[in-house]
Amino acid sequence: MGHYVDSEVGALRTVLLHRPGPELKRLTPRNNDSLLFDAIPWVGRAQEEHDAFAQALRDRGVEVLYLGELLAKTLAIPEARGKAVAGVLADERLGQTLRGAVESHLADLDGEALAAVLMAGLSHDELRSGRGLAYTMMNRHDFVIDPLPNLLFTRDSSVWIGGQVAVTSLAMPARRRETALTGLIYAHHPRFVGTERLYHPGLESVEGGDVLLLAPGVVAVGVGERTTPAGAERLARRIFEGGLAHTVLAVPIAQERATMHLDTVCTMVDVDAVVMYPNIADTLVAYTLTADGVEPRVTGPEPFLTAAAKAMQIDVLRVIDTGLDPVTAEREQWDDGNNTLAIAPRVCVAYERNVETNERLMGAGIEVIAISGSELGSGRGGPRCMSCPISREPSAVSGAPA
Ligand SMILES: NC(=[NH2+])NCCC[C@H](N)C(=O)O
Repeated sequence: MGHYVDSEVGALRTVLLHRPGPELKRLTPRNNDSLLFDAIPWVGRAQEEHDAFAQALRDRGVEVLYLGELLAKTLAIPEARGKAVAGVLADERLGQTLRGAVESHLADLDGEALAAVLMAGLSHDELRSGRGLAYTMMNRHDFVIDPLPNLLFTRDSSVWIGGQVAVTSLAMPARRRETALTGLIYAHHPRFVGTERLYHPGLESVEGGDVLLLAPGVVAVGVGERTTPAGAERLARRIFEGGLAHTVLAVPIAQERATMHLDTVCTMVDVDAVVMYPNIADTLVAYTLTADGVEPRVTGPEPFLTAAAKAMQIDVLRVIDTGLDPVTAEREQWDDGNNTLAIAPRVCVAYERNVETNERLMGAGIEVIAISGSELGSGRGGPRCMSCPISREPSAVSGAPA
């Protein structure tokens, strides 16, 4: 079906989203920190905001695929279903007796209902047939199958580079099971059968929010809270082996929540322009990895913008100057002001709340499609985090092999 992505800005054709659902209703003040949400979202409003986001994309001719729908269809395939159930049952916390109860509970569910449980989890009380010591001693507020509220951020659990998909290796325990679902979809859903795999869960940590396709042949990988140096190195090797790029830039970012992924501080809005958190624009550096025989060659560090421009074979990688004072910059960075989703060169989707950043983007000639995200943003993710591009128009500008 020709799924292919070689840049951040080529006209977006197909994107994978996840419409937030019952998994968000699992969030409470007791568990929101470990489930990586900063507040308790109003689910109905989050869905409205998300529907408006999806519609804004469709209005521009983008095909929107929903993870929940793909998963339900995938689970109608016996082999996929078997793997999904086996994955859940492998959780050692269950123990033998509870495992049996969970197994029979899942056996009664059709593809759609099973997909719903895999996404929203299964609470202690919902499993009426629960029994055994593990079940009896379990806190009633705990889950037999953990919910996955961060499925909303489809960017992180898979990323396409060229015609291959990297099913990532998520760093945070609360998110690890997400890739069991994306992995199954890409392996079994008729639309994706035969897709080559670039990366696998269980390898060194890599999350899609850290992966930026600066130009055809040039990939930047943030290294921080979610992607380790070892993960970036492994991904680079795979990319080189697959002939998918000639240069990978490893970009250290602060290991903290505000900057959990590279795309929280920098996203592309044109073939040669980024919007970047002003407070780090001058200090961001990169190590350059190039394909050189068996071992990738490592050079640097040097300023990120210099390394990127060199690799992209352009004079400068323009930073859209958001000219923000440090406090406004910090506030809007926290609210994903830098986390834009380009749907074509110079056209991006952004949260409307980041008024100043958006004004500066428009002043620089970027069309901003503003969406509301007061509830969606409570999980700390913007339009880029909430979208996994599966197909984009090949980019016209190319960073030719060095
Ligand atoms: N690509 C991104 N920046 N994703 C944001 C993910 C947010 C999510 N709550 C997490 O902490 O993992």
